[in-house]
Amino acid sequence: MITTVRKHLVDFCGERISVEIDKDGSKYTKFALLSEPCPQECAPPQLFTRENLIVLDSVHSGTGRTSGNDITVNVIEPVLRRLHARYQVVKSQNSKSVAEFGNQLDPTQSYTILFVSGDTSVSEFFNGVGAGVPSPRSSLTILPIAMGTGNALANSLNLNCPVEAFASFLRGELVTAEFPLYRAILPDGETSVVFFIVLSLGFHANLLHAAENEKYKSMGVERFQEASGDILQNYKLQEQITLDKQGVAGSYAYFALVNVPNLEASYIPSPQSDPFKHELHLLAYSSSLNRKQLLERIMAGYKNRRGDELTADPYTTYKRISEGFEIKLQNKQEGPNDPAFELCLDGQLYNLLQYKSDQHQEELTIQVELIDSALGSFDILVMGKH
Ligand SMILES: Nc1ncnc2c1ncn2[C@@H]1O[C@H](COP(=O)(O)OP(=O)(O)OP(=O)(O)O)[C@@H](O)[C@H]1O
Repeated sequence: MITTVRKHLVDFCGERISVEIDKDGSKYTKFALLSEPCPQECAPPQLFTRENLIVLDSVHSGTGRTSGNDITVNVIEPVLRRLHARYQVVKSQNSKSVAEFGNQLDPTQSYTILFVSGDTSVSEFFNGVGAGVPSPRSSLTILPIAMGTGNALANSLNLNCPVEAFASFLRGELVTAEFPLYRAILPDGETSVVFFIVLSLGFHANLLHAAENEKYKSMGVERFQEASGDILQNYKLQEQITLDKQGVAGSYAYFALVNVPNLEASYIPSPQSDPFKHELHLLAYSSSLNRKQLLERIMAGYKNRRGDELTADPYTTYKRISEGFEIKLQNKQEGPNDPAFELCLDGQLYNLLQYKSDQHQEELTIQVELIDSALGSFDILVMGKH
């Protein structure tokens, strides 16, 4: 069923500009600009300026763009033009475009980038930003405009609605803060991945891998519900994990290190997480739980509110971590693509069996580092609402 809402965007030169939004379930189907005379006297027109303002549209995010739901073409560009802003639009051409764009930035410049995308694109971008000497004057400021599937980052920054995020940006209502970043070094000792949402093994990683299957691709966020039934019925969910420094050791069905409270708009598995703080929360559920008990705990994330404490429970580990550490994985391999070795880093998917330093290695180690809010030559900043 399609629902329609109208959101006010900005007043300008005697005009009140709004957007009519149509949504079908979790999918946006239309963004249309509306203009009417301003009810009160409007503020005088101001030149909207930001250094190197770029709209980066990852056009395959969410369920992809149509002429109706192309927010860049239908809303962002016409409004920036009317505000006489200087900006550039970059539309992704292929699956490497976003990372390549990150790699081509001029290290002597600062940028503000509106990410019309989901989380994976932001992750690809950060991992694409080249090495370089930190420059005191170069910053990258990121604003997520939630057009992906889960949109964990945008939801955690209280930017659930793409039109409201753009409106708040135009009206100068957002806070800009240093962006906490983390690095995972895989067992081969060479592959290093920057992340800022979640590192997961077990159920969550398996779910993200399964949801990539072609049969689920055309669905929005609903595809995760479909795929989770398959995993709960058919997967072993016994991750043998030790974190020496944290005194954590056991067999876990679900194991996630999270920086953000929301993994989706209404799903808050880690309510104590704060995307502006440089700390991770370990959330893990024991393999001793039966599937019904496990599902109850996973689904409890839909009832949590930001700031809640999780109910103490011998089968749940919930711990704040604010220093680097090692994850040791001691699973016995069963088959060539054993899902017990599946890892998810902000929606990017790996099977650790392909990242061993030698084929006989039995214990696989992932090193996790908290890195400063800097990548290559840039200070990394994020815009959001507290
Ligand atoms: N033209 C294109 N052709 C092929 N792949 C593309 C193209 N444009 C973007 N992509 C890829 O599509 C993916 C979009 O991921 P993104 O995270 O933005 O959305 P999502 O997966 O729907 O959302 P979320 O990660 O929030 O669940 C990225 O991997 C990106 O590189």
